[in-house]
Amino acid sequence: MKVVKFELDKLMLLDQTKLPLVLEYVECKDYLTVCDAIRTMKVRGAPAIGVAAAYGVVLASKEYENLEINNFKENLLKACDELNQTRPTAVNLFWAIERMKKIINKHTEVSEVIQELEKEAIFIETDDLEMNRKMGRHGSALIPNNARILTHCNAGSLATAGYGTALGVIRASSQQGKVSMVYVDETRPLLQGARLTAYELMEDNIPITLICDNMAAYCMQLKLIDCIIVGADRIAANGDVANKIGTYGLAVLAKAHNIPFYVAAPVSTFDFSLESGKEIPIEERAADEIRKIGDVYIAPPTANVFNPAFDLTPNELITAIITDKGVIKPNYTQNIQKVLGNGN
Ligand SMILES: CSC[C@H]1O[C@H](OP(=O)(O)O)[C@H](O)[C@@H]1O
Repeated sequence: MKVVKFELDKLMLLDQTKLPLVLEYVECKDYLTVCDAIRTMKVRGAPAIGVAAAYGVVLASKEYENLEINNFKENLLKACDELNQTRPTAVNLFWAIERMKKIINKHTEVSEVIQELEKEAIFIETDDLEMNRKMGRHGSALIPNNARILTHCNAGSLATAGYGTALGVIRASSQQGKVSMVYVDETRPLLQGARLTAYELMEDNIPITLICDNMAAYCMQLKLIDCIIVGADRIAANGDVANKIGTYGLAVLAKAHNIPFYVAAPVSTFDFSLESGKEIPIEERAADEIRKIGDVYIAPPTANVFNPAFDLTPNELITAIITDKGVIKPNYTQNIQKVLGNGN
């Protein structure tokens, strides 16, 4: 299923808050609707957010196409800034917007800017899918035969332009007949694992076992897990990884149980400006996301809440980082540079 469908004057976004029971698209005719879709997680997942934001800029360019060039650019750059403010952690958002801003600043004709923005957004989408397939090939080499793999949150087709990052490695490994079971963390509080990953993998006839997040440790103790693979929202130059809340705990458990812990991410997820993960902003989300499941309160409506959407896994807990350019192993500061350069 496609997360993003760009159709000339509108962007259709698969509303992921309604999955897995309802398959419905949100029609975005302007960039503010795209901003809302990102903030409310109708579209989510680091690469998918970047793709949606890029098309949001294209929609904005068409909204302003009758303005003279200076006004056109001023309004367009304001739309870029508003898209940048939707969510703070996934660097793919800022990476995509930066590429669009370069185009806005480079060209001097309104029609030329619009044409080049549309080409760039399409490139960002198609390139992400291609990177995911390459990542799948590189990562599957690490996966043993009859592998029982644990994954967290959703780093699949629903988080990207297709095929997925962590789930791309699982898909490629499954196509090679190497996956005997995927243990899927439900991933509280928004249940991306239960609602999205379980749905995606079952659609592909990949065997899954859904577990609560608090069961992962016991599964490892029972020796049910051969390796763990997750996605990422931002990776610093030293290999520290920001990913869905709960990832750090899995990495600590993996170390304690001597289980390989892999992170899969395209080059657009790396933030080469950050020496370490300490500076990665961790998004905090609304309290009711924890107090409620759907529309039902499962906690006192006025209970205090701490709701960080991500956590930080230090590089020393990561066995390897799987990218579209190849597999990166420690020393990460040195080897990220060697494999990816500075990301250009
Ligand atoms: C392909 S990386 C997806 C990444 O994004 C998810 O976060 P969210 O659902 O809040 O956008 C999660 O951290 C995944 O690993």
